Amino acid sequence: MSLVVDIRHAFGGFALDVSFEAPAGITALFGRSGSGKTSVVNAVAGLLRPREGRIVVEGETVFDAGARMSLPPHRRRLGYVFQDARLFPHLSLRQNLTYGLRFAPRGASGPSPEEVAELLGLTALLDRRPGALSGGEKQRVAIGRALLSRPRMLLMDEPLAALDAARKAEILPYLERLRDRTGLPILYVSHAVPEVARLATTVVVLDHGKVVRAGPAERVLSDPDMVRQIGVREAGAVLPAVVTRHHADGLSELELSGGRVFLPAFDLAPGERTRVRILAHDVILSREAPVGLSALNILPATVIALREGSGPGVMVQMQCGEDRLLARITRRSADALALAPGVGVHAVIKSVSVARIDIGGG
Ligand SMILES: Nc1ncnc2c1ncn2[C@@H]1O[C@H](COP(=O)(O)OP(=O)(O)OP(=O)(O)O)[C@@H](O)[C@H]1O
Repeated sequence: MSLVVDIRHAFGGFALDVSFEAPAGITALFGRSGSGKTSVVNAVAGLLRPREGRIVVEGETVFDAGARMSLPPHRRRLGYVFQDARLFPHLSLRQNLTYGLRFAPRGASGPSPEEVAELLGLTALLDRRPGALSGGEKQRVAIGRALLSRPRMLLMDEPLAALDAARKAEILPYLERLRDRTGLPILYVSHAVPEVARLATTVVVLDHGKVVRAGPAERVLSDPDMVRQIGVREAGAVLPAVVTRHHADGLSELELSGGRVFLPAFDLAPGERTRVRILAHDVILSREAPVGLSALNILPATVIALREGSGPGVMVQMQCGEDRLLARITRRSADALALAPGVGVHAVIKSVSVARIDIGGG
């Protein structure tokens, strides 16, 4: 395990009681404002000393309340990226980046400043000062600086929260590259579902200081029991996919374990693996194989479970190949279709409803 957290703490009326294990990849700490995400990251960083528990990073115990042991932050070998980039305005990007090297332990190996600049698309900007950069570019420098301190793990607390939608979309592919190329474990705080769906390998959901669900991202995000945390409008399934073809009419074809789908053209090469998020409110269901319908994507599926909310909607979880799909339909439709666990359905997804941000890479 890259990280083991098992801590308890209290501030006034707020009790934090969090246990989880993070394997390699990006572990997203997801939850509403005030659920305790930053407190957990601060405990891992050594900025908050919990009343009880243990924290182990890459096999080394950095905190053990029972043994009265707590490594100071600079000895934990963690890179921290905040919401705001916190760059030195009077230094060039190259100098800002290499500043990170001062914190690298003697003899620690890792990528060179040039390799880090290449990874994060900063090579052409190295002689500039931060003042002339976009928010996304500044954040990439902050990530590069953290990487050059040769950490064992990166901690990122809402690193995209201060960016507008276009800058967010621009930086996501760099975070995917970081995840896929460096293998460095990352603890990533976010309350934004599209970001978590794109990046997370593992999702830990916090609510009122407690872990309510933890596991592989595809499983947690596609769980109808998570709708309360995720929100009905953001609820959806995340499915692994392989790019198969790009068609001349502006559509790209993806192979899912349960069939193929056509989506508006995107920029990944055939053969590339990615993931796609299909929102529950973009899926409609039919008992019969639909004919004469404009939708291009019709996937056979089997109902696993139905979850009713307080309104007129029902969340239907389905098995589709080896993956799970979610559909949000009305209770009236669910009754009319006599949906129940085990019933076979056809899930219909409009191609144009899947946004570019909901497809990995690019
Ligand atoms: N030093 C502190 N003293 C007192 N209360 C604190 C302290 N730090 C955090 N809290 C409280 O603990 C709770 C969890 O805060 P935390 O910042 O960890 O949540 P969060 O999920 O990161 O929220 P956000 O997304 O708004 O940053 C909140 O109720 C907060 O007010």
